[in-house]
Parts: sequence; structure tokens; C-alpha cells
Amino acid sequence: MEIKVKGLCKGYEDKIALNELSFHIEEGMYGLLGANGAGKTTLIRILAGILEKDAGEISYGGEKIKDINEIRHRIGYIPQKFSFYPNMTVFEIMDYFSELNEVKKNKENIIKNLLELVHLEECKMMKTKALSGGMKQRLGIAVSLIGNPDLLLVDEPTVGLDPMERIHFSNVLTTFSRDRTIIISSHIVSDIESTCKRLLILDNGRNVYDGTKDELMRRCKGSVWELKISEDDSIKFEKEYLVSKKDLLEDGVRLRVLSKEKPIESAYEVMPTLNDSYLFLVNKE
Ligand SMILES: Nc1ncnc2c1ncn2[C@@H]1O[C@H](COP(=O)(O)OP(=O)(O)OP(=O)(O)O)[C@@H](O)[C@H]1O
Repeated sequence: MEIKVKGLCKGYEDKIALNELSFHIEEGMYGLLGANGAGKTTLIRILAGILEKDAGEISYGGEKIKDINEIRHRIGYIPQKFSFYPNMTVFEIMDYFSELNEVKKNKENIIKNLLELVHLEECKMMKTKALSGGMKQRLGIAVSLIGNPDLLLVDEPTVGLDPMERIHFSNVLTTFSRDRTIIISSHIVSDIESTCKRLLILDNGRNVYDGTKDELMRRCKGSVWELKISEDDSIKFEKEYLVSKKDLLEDGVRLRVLSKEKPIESAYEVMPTLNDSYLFLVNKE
């Protein structure tokens, strides 16, 4: 589903959370990156129709929507945390949300397929209070997909998930992303690195980047250096330069430094990673 956002503003009391935000996205997986407090949750909740905007225009699927309820059934939302009724089973939760979504035809089959997709089919009789954090997250995905939404909004999905759960979560989203639009918000670059080709980066409620991962990395080329120094010197160095990575070695430390100029003679240039490029961008702004 195509989404166009123009001049979107939102404030809370004395805090401006979104400041004249504009962007245009089409089908595919988009990563929404930004530090804590950048405005990601606010944007996701406004797009999901859970929070009112103060100003600006949003169009979904090429249409200006006056009342979000007209298209709510086409939007899936996965919040940071789920809370389910603890004594209901996995199946009962799916059944309950299917009723809410007015799924009439093939309900049993839809539930079965979704539980298979998130690998919870064998746990369908378990009460939700007995599920691990990762299992709850997967149940949340299955719930959000019940209405077969064209647009899926995912807010910081991997908080509390172990590495295997993270991989599984990404795989489920990738499978589901064909012919749909998915926006995944995170402040961790590796969360979205392998799944999203395009990025939207927020900083203090403003859109500071809208484009591909490759273009972002191209912009940072020539500004990433590695060097080896003593541990004592590294403390001084880290105050002066932006350091994206620090490896402890047996005889000192290796730093990855983001700087337009070569920081010291012994430094050598290296290819930027997405994490370098993201840090370079938001610290330049
Ligand atoms: N209900 C609220 N009342 C007052 N201020 C709020 C409220 N919700 C968010 N804010 C503020 O608005 C700004 C944007 O918050 P938001 O939660 O959208 O950011 P975020 O990028 O999702 O952060 P995080 O990664 O920590 O979830 C922050 O400064 C936050 O403190």
C-alpha cells in the first residue's frame, strides 16, 4: 500500500515529537530508524490510526482518508509489547481476534495457517501466560496478520527476543512482505539491516534520510577509519572522535572512527557498514 505523508506534526505538552515530516513509500519493507525519543512510536501510532496528528496530511493507497476507520481493516499493527488475556489459549486468542476482525469465511483454516507461519501450531492449546517473550511476540504477529493487512506497522519488534527468535521473526516478515508494505521501527541497525532495502531515519522528529541502504553507505565512504592504539590513548580519542566500534586486543584496542579527515597517520580507511553510515548521519545533523 502506498503511503504519502506531508507536513506531519505532533506534539505532547511542551515536546515536539514530529516536526513537519514528509515522505512517500510504496510496497516493500521499510526500516524506520532513530535514537530513543526520535519520534518512531509516535509516527507508527499515527499511521495505525491509534493517535491523532496535530497537523499534516496522510494518504493511504493514493486516497486521502478522512476517517481512518474506512481502512483500519487494511492495517496491521505490532506494538512493542503485547498483553494477552493470561488464561486464554493461543487458539482462543486467535479466534477472539478473528471475530473482532469479522473473519467469517475459512476462519479455522486462516488461524491454522497463521499459527503455522509463526511456528505456534503445536502450542495452540497453551495458555498465553505460559508463553515465553518470543512466543508472545510471534502470537502478536499472527494476530496482526488475521485481517490480511496491506500495511503492517511494526514497532521495535525484537526487544526481548533471543538471536534465534530474531532471525525467525525477520523470516516471517520477509515471507509476509510480498506485495505489501511493512514499516519496521528500531533503534538497532542490525534489526532491519538484512530485511529492509529502504530506510527512513528520524532525528528529533525530523526526517533526516529517506532512501536506500546503499546510498546511505555511499555517502559515508571515505569517512570510516580503523586504527590501533593503547587503552589509555583510546579514552582521549573517544572524547574527540565519533567511534562506532571498539575491540579490545591483547596489546591495546582497535577503534573504528567516523571522521571526514584521517584521524592519525597510522589509521587506514575501511568500507562503511550500515551502522557506521547511520551514526555518521545522525551525529552530523
Ligand atoms: N505521552 C507522551 N507525553 C509526553 N511526551 C511524550 C509522550 N509520548 C512520547 N513523548 C515524547 O515524544 C518524543 C518522541 O517519542 P517516541 O516514543 O515517539 O520516540 P521513539 O523514537 O519511539 O522512542 P523509543 O525508541 O524510546 O520508543 C520523546 O521525546 C518522548 O519523550
